[in-house]
Amino acid sequence: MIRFEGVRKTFGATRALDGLDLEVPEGAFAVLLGGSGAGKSTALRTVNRLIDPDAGRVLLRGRDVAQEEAPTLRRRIGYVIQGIGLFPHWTVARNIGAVPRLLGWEDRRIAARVDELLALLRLDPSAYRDRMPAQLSGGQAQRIGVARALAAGPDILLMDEPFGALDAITRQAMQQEMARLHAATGKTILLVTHDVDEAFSLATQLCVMAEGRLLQAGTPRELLDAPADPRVRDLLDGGAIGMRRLALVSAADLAAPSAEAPATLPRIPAGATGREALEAMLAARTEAAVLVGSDGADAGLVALKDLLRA
Ligand SMILES: Nc1ncnc2c1ncn2[C@@H]1O[C@H](COP(=O)(O)OP(=O)(O)OP(=O)(O)O)[C@@H](O)[C@H]1O
Repeated sequence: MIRFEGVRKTFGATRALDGLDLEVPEGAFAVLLGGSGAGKSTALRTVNRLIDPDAGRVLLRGRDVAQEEAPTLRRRIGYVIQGIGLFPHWTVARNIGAVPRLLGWEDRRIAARVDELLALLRLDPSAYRDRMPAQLSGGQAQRIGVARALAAGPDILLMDEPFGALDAITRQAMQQEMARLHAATGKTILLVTHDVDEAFSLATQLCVMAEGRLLQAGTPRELLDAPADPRVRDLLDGGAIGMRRLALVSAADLAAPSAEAPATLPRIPAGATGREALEAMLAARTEAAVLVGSDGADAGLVALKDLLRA
């Protein structure tokens, strides 16, 4: 649904994009990952025409974005950036309703949409709709930024280092929120980050860039198992390739039935990843952990040796 075809962009002597070819399927959570200066932000901005390429084209659902007026195009594309840029003198409701207002929606419809989005982002509408941006925490402000980007029901969501300014805990909470939101809305999302862990926790399609080009795109697991370029391997590894792989497998897939699991073993939710199982074993200094279903019953036993063959 988003297709980059030989996209080039030069700023002075800097070649930011050097023939980018990439296809992001409808409904994907695509993450552009790469070092500083790889061209990630530039690529993102060619989609909503904040930047026009020197050569090549960007297609949205088969249509060249250059054929559409930039303001019209941008109303169909949500855009979330680091530090969000909420209007400081506008209430939360007015910030979220900015694009619907531009589109001429009726006040009642805008108000209903604002409340719907606040609830979707798990913020109580009655407590938050009339607040000013200065009265929000960083994580709440970022949620409002996401709500604003979704307000007019865009076809796609572009996110440029959206959680870069948040502390580690809020950042992780926002990542979980985005994964949930993606599953709930089915929107196509294109997110830029240079944080490998963030990329792994969010991407259905991981796209690794360097020097203005795509090095490889695929599921996180595909890139870990078969990196197409030493730079992909170096970027993903960081000495933790085994741990990353474990974070992508379900502990339940490695588990055996637990007839009589000793009470001394740590107990973890049946939906835990292999990495979470390993962390529980390390914390408890045991060589196995018991999976527990939502009904509280034992759902299997996962052993350290099983994790090692994952
Ligand atoms: N408006 C601009 N004017 C001049 N140079 C630019 C401009 N925008 C980007 N560049 C240059 O183009 C290259 C790619 O920049 P881009 O921001 O796309 O990289 P990035 O992968 O997003 O990096 P980062 O992770 O550091 O944000 C960099 O060398 C950058 O300095």
